[in-house]
Amino acid sequence: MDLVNYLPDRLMFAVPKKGRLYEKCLSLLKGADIQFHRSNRLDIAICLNLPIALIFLPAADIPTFVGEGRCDIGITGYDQVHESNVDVDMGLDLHFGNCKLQIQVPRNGPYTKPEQLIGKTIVSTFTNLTRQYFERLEKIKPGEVLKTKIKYVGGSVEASCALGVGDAIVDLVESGETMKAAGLQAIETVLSTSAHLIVSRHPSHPQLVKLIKSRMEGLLAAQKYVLCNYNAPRDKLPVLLKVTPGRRAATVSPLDEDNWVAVSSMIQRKDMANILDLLKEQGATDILVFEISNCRV
Ligand SMILES: Nc1ncnc2c1ncn2[C@@H]1O[C@H](COP(=O)(O)OP(=O)(O)OP(=O)(O)O)[C@@H](O)[C@H]1O
Ligand SMILES: O=P(O)(O)OC[C@H]1O[C@H](OP(=O)(O)OP(=O)(O)O)[C@H](O)[C@@H]1O
Repeated sequence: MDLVNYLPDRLMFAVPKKGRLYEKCLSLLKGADIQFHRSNRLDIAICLNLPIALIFLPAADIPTFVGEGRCDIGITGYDQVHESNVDVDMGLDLHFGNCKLQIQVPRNGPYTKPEQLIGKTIVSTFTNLTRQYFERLEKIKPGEVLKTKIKYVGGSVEASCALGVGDAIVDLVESGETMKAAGLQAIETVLSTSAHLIVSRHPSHPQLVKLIKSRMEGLLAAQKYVLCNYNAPRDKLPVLLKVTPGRRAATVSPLDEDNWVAVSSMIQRKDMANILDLLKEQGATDILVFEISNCRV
């Protein structure tokens, strides 16, 4: 199939081709019912049920493609967008790929504060964010030259100090295991990041962008909330509804028994155990919790 002939009139959706965000992106696309078949080694896939072309790109390049309007939307890290310094709409925080861009120095070494690194060599893949950080730290004025040296490496940044490439690094940290194993410790967080659905300032298919965003918002809400149902004597309702007010309001239906009602309400998953304890304490019975597999909010 000559793919290029299938691209006009399709929304171009940039997706990480590998790495930390890849699997989660695939499950988001599946949850949003964006169906596609990707041939082996091809970085373009035509969507089977919507006028979308998926373009698989390195996460670091996605902000440029969306910023220049070559792709209409994309999924990448907040860190990558800021590193690329592009003008895009930060459409939606997808709440995965959470990590921190940190300054890391050798444990038991001479440095404990970022100020001590002025004039030293810092190694990072994120050279723009690192430079901006040290420009602020050195209070650089226009025309002045940065004293701190910033060096680029494309990966395995954590090896740089031990190999004498730099005095400190600026790199992403999630669990902290990589830095611990490399004998490094954090002395500063430059940026906190998570994956975002980013949107071009001038998307070719605004209605389709809206649809994809709404589907992804639905998936995020389905992860964040569960549905809680219970029965209660009507006179307990005012207290119980304070515990489960619902997103807009709880649904209250009469039971086929005098002065009893059934209540249905979305509650946040993270608060579930406490809410169930409170409901029981306040007189609710037959308390049930259901998973929400998908929704629109
Ligand atoms: N340890 C991590 N935990 C969570 N998210 C991460 C982690 N490392 C990176 N990310 C997020 O994923 C994005 C892409 O990083 P990743 O290192 O996977 O990219 P890559 O260079 O394309 O892949 P690879 O490292 O496999 O070559 C980062 O910009 C960041 O937003
Ligand atoms: O805090 P942790 O959970 O240990 O994760 C941090 C590591 O993950 C990222 O690298 P990745 O494994 O993606 O490979 P890379 O070094 O090639 O970028 C990052 O650059 C760190 O090395």
